[in-house]
Amino acid sequence: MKKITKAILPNTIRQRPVDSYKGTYGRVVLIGGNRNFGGAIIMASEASVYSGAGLVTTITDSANQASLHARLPEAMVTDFSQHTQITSLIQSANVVVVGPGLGDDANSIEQLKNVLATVTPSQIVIIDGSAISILASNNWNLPTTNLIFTPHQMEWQRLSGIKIADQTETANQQIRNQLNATVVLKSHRTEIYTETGCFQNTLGTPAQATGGMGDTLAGMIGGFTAQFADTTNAVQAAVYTHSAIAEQLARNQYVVLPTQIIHEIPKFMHENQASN
Ligand SMILES: NC(=O)C1=CN([C@@H]2O[C@H](COP(=O)(O)OP(=O)(O)OC[C@H]3O[C@@H](n4cnc5c(N)ncnc54)[C@H](O)[C@@H]3O)[C@@H](O)[C@H]2O)[C@@H](O)CC1
Ligand SMILES: Nc1ncnc2c1ncn2[C@@H]1O[C@H](COP(=O)(O)OP(=O)(O)O)[C@@H](O)[C@H]1O
Ligand SMILES: [Mg+2]
Repeated sequence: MKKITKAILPNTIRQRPVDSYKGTYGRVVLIGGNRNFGGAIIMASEASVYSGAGLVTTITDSANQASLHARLPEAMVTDFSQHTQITSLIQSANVVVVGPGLGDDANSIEQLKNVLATVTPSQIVIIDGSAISILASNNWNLPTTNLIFTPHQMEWQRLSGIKIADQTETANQQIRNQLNATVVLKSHRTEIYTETGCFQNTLGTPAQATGGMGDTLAGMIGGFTAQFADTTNAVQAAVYTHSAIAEQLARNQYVVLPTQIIHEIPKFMHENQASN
């Protein structure tokens, strides 16, 4: 298993060309947040915007619309009832993030089904949280697209059938091969399984063990993969950045909040971009 080091940052985070514009940095569409889990999709959306995604649209329960707008005016919002608009938003995205706070009710299942039926091979689809658990209990065909799963160990147990105690590199890689996807297996030392091998995060702190931490990572992976052409590097850089900021904050804090990490992302990326 290869270790992810600081070198991933300048290898991935490029200086912005002077003649670039928002369209250069990708369209991210995020889908999630039922009436109870609005915070999850708000944190994921904020993480995408603060990671530098060019345009961010959030599809969520109407109950979350006002709070999302109030916290994050940079994001556009559509509610779950706008079926035609949702399909065209998914079609126009470079990256779709589905699952943070999505829940598992009938609407959640319909929203996920629509994503899977709509996406095309040129898109990147990040499947997180509830969307992983829904997939694990339904025997659906996966679409031909660039799939990135971001399970914690229990979500991976549900999806892969491998018990947490038996989640070895060989067993995980075997199921990854069947899924034909990138798998970001989150734990205190997150592992990233790709077509070319397995990479382990070298950072992370128990100060990160708080609700919304993974929702934030899903949004960051959305923002990074929307901007940086090498998807495997972009995923590794997002995972590393998430934990590196957390470690910095944890020097002076007992717990690190997801929203505190989010607000540090632009400065951290500035300090760690390639110096070309
Ligand atoms: N503010 C919010 O709106 C929040 C919404 N959330 C959403 O809530 C939904 C359910 O996700 P949850 O993960 O809470 O619930 P799950 O039921 O999917 O997973 C939690 C269960 O997994 C077990 N587990 C074992 N190993 C674990 C590991 N390494 N990390 C985490 N759990 C592990 C836990 O003990 C617990 O029983 C998701 O859609 C998620 O995005 C959560 O992110 C919490 C915050
Ligand atoms: N003890 C720990 N050390 C390092 N990272 C941790 C630790 N506990 C949790 N994390 C990180 O926090 C995130 C938790 O993700 P997840 O369980 O999906 O949270 P949520 O769904 O509540 O947002 C992952 O990125 C994981 O690596
Ligand atoms: Mg989660």
